[in-house]
Amino acid sequence: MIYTVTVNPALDYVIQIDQVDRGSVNRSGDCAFLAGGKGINVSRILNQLDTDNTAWGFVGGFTGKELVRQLNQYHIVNDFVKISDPTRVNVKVHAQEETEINAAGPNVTNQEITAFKARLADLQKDDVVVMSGSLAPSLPADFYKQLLPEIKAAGAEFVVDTTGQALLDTLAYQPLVIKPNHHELADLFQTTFETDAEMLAAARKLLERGAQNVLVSMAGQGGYLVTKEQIYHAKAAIGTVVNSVGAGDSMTAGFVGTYRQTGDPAASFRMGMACGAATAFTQDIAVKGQIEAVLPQIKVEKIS
Ligand SMILES: Nc1ncnc2c1ncn2[C@@H]1O[C@H](COP(=O)(O)OP(=O)(O)OP(=O)(O)O)[C@@H](O)[C@H]1O
Ligand SMILES: O=P(O)(O)OC[C@@]1(O)O[C@H](CO)[C@@H](O)[C@@H]1O
Repeated sequence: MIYTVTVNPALDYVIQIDQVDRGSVNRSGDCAFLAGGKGINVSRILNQLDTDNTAWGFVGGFTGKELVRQLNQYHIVNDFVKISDPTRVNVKVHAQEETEINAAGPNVTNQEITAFKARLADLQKDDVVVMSGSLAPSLPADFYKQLLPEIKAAGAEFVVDTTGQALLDTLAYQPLVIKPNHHELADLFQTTFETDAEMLAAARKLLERGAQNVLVSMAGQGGYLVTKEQIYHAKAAIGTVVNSVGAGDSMTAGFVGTYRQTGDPAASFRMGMACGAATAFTQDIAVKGQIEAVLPQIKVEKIS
């Protein structure tokens, strides 16, 4: 089983508008409340790939009810801890450019945290736990790291989609995959890359520090997968970018879902690239037909 963890999910309020005049009353076009949060996006893609998964996290209030309603509609199995504060609403303004305002999130009590940690007792060998997204403000900064010993003790694998020191702190526990984009990878080493070779050398250092696989995403410029045995490269799919929100989550989901089913890093990388692009080319998170339409474009080449 794959468990996705979204401790700070959101209803994404997506507003279409031609133009935003700051300081004035603006009138929008179409608007929609979409179940969001990085782990939930991972679950949505896993479902499209027919990969069993359960969404964990915290939900509360009228916004949390709507979020769970949508997940049930998508047939996403979910087992959230109910909290008394309402789930946040993140505002995504799609005008000439994309502007996002992500709310801080609800207060989560110690009792609610304890109820969440009890979920880990369900973990079994070979399960995968994918933890993604920001922490609600009342959670400790090392919340994800606190969960790792129990996950590993159960014989399960994990992925933490985070950046900076929080990401480095997970490496000793041997994450199944980490997925920094090329800017985040450079930031980890407080540098900028002049060449792809420098970037790949940095990715290899993360393998040495414990990561099992390093996916380096570069949006429209393609991506690399660095494993202990090989380096793979793929060009990005060609298409019109409609909404890049969730492209990274989709890539993680495509990789993890396929890896869990096949254990094949190159096939998993290819599916990750396809899922990321399919989401970038659509208004919402991609569905199966859109992923299948992009997949033939993705050619994975072994470069060493
Ligand atoms: N313009 C694009 N054209 C083709 N594919 C894209 C494009 N943007 C994103 N993708 C796909 O999505 C994957 C993830 O995108 P990106 O590198 O932007 O990750 P990210 O920074 O984690 O994304 P985000 O935070 O926006 O969700 C890319 O590796 C690629 O497969
Ligand atoms: O505030 P966080 O947790 O970092 O990111 C939350 C979020 O921007 O991530 C998803 C896209 O990746 C959206 O569905 C959601 O609103």
